[in-house]
Amino acid sequence: MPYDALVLVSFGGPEAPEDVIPFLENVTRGRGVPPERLAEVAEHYNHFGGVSPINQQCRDLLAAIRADFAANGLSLPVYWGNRNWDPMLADTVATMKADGVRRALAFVTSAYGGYSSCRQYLEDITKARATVGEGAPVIEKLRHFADHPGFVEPHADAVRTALDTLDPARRSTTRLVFTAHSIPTSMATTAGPPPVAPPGRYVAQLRETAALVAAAAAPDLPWDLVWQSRSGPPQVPWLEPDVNDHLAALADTGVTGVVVSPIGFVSDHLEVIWDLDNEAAATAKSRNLDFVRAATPGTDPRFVAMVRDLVQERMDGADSKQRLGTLPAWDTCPVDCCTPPARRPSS
Ligand SMILES: CC1=C(CCC(=O)O)c2cc3nc(cc4[nH]c(cc5[nH]c(cc1n2)c(C)c5CCC(=O)O)c(CCC(=O)O)c4C)C(CCC(=O)O)=C3C
Ligand SMILES: [Fe+2]
Repeated sequence: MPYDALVLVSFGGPEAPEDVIPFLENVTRGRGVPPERLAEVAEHYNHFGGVSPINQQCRDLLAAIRADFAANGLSLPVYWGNRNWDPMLADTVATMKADGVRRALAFVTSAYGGYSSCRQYLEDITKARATVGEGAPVIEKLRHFADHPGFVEPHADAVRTALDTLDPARRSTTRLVFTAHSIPTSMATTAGPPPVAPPGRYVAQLRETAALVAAAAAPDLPWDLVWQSRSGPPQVPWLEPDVNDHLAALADTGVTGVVVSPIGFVSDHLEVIWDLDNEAAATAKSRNLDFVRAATPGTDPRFVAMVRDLVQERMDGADSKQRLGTLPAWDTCPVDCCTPPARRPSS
């Protein structure tokens, strides 16, 4: 067997009030995020007692993956390490080395291409291996899963479930609103292997996934893809429209209700429960729009089985991949994929 472990790689989040500021410093080091924005985001975390739900969601996913592997005869140890908070990836890689792991696969909790969502995780892996040094296991990232049925179907079911809570008499004025994390437009247009075909891989994959989820969940309804959780200084252009502006604009055109589906994410972490369930819901309320937020995959058994499928696919060297979309796909990103933003330090 060429691979001897799987490592779940995620963003990480604080789990105590005193973690919040050091966590935010880890996230934003060298990224040019203004202090006002940081103070605002610290407030979002403090609203939940300084505890982000993301780490527990990773623990739950880890447990579900282990159970799924065991139930399907795949005997592969599963580790977990984060970019920004404990358990830090470098510590995990050190443990993997101590356990004798030689060649691992990485499942990253982000479905899409782009610098923040893909290449930065590759950099995290490279840095963690360098920290561990001699004897660190080789770690290969699994492919983008944006159009895998194990990702699309749970999202589609969640949209259907959410729609069912709205008044059927108002269906013809109901709209699907898909959201993903906004990124700087410069990061969007350099997402993918050069020469990057517009609009870049991040936006292209999100559009395709949105179309797949909409077609499966409610082909009769119009949909839009919009952006949430903008960060960075105001003079730097980021992807627009923001979900809040979009909801206000929809209300002005006679839309009466929205299902908001965060297809950019795999779990209901802070940017979902604050930026959508709190902020976007308040915007909708102020405009008299019915609002319901669709769930993310979390530990949906189909999503968990997808992880196994991605592992198996790579182990078998299979040509046939479970994919619902048609965008180009590959196992390993070219080294010049998704150019890092210029303002970032190279270390
Ligand atoms: C594309 C993308 C994803 C999706 C892919 C993926 O999942 O990786 C994502 C996920 C997440 N982002 C998260 C949290 C934060 N992101 C920030 C800042 C930023 N995100 C960016 C992009 C993305 N972010 C960018 C371009 C920045 C600007 C700074 C920089 O260039 O890096 C900041 C700084 C403060 C601020 O918001 O300004 C925080 C706290 C959490 C954890 C939530 C929790 O704790 O539950 C998660 C899952
Ligand atoms: Fe983020």
